[in-house]
Amino acid sequence: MNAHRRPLMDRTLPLLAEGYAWLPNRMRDSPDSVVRTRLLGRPALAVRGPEAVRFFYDEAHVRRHGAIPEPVLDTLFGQGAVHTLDGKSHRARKEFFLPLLAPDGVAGLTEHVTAAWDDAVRTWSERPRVVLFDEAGLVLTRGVCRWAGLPSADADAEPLARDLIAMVDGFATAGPRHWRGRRARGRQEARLARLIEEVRSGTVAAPADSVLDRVSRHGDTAREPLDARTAAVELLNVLRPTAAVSWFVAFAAHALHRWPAHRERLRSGDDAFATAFAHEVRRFYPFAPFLGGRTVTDLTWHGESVPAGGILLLDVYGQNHDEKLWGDPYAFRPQRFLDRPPDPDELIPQGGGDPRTGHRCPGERITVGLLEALAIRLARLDHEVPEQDLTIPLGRVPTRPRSGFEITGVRAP
Ligand code: HEM
Repeated sequence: MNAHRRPLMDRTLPLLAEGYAWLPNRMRDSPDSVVRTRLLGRPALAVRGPEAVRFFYDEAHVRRHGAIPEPVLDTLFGQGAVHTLDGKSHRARKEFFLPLLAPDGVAGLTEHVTAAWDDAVRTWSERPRVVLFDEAGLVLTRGVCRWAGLPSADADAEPLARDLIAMVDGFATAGPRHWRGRRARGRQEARLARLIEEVRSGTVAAPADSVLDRVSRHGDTAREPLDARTAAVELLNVLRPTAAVSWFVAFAAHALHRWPAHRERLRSGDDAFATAFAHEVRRFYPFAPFLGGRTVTDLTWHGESVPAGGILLLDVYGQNHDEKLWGDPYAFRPQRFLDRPPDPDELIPQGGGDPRTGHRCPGERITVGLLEALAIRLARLDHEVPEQDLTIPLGRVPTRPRSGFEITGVRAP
């Protein structure tokens, strides 16, 4: 019997142990970048490469409803979130997120976040040491809350930032981090659902066309407003991933520390280089390991099959480090994106395909815009990096430098 045809052991436990390396380890023996496996008790097929991205994002192949495990919904995305919808209902919900793709959306948010960063830096200089990951989470939360039109944005920022980070940090583990993430989500969904009801009843005013105003009015396919809890879930789907850019800020600091030569070009305010640097941080450092959906029909990819009702996985981390696509993929080289802008189905840290019609992240431009602005500020920040544990464990999802990236001796500009 061909080894690939034998009944497959379920790979859920190795996945939890190996983290980011789980799929790439298995892909290594597959010249066609396809792996048959089992996950969550179902047959699964994992694919990678730009062609595979188009295969994965074809709605005739994959649906998202019922694809995301409950523990991930109860921490990361929220029950009933846009991530779980298909077809017409997905597109109706996605309309709420599409203004995020517009250049003025990016610029407005970036201005709020950089103002919050500049304020924060003045306080860092009064402290003996600062954990950059935590501080970036707070700065991003302050900025996004002000921009989204939330009342008492500044007063609520600290506990909210902690909760938003906990929701992301706890989605892929069964331990205490997971329970912290669930409690954080429960708390914030309830609080924001109350706020949305107050906006609807007129007790609280939301600035016209702000995210808070739009989510309070947004309707589904029948044009009925979302129930307040679902509206809170989608409001959190703007706030939470914006706070999560703190993972990339910590990685950007790590990159500048390891490869200080990039600092000069960023410090000079070279915009094209800042964009290339932001793309390389998103490609090089691990964040989303893979994406998955339920197969609508029997599917075959490069000779390997998965039946209807199985799982199709897109190997995100593996694709972003695929030698065939990147050449020397484990070298951190922003210049690769100066030579040519990224092909949207090759560079997929935030999903592939078209964000308007498919599930690709609608916050990708925002993420790049924030990273460009904050990487320049980081490069200009007068500080020291003390001795600390900067390892980035690949078995932890999501991972980050173990120390959170501590800095000392910050001198305010
Ligand atoms: C830390 C940076 C970010 C990362 C790594 C990231 C990553 C991703 C990934 C991998 C997906 C799934 C794509 C798919 O299912 O095919 C996604 C979807 C999504 N992201 Fe992001 N994202 C980030 C920032 C943002 C920001 C800043 C926002 C909004 C302000 C945002 C909002 C969303 C939403 C609403 C979806 C669901 C889209 C859908 O299902 O149609 N993300 N993101």
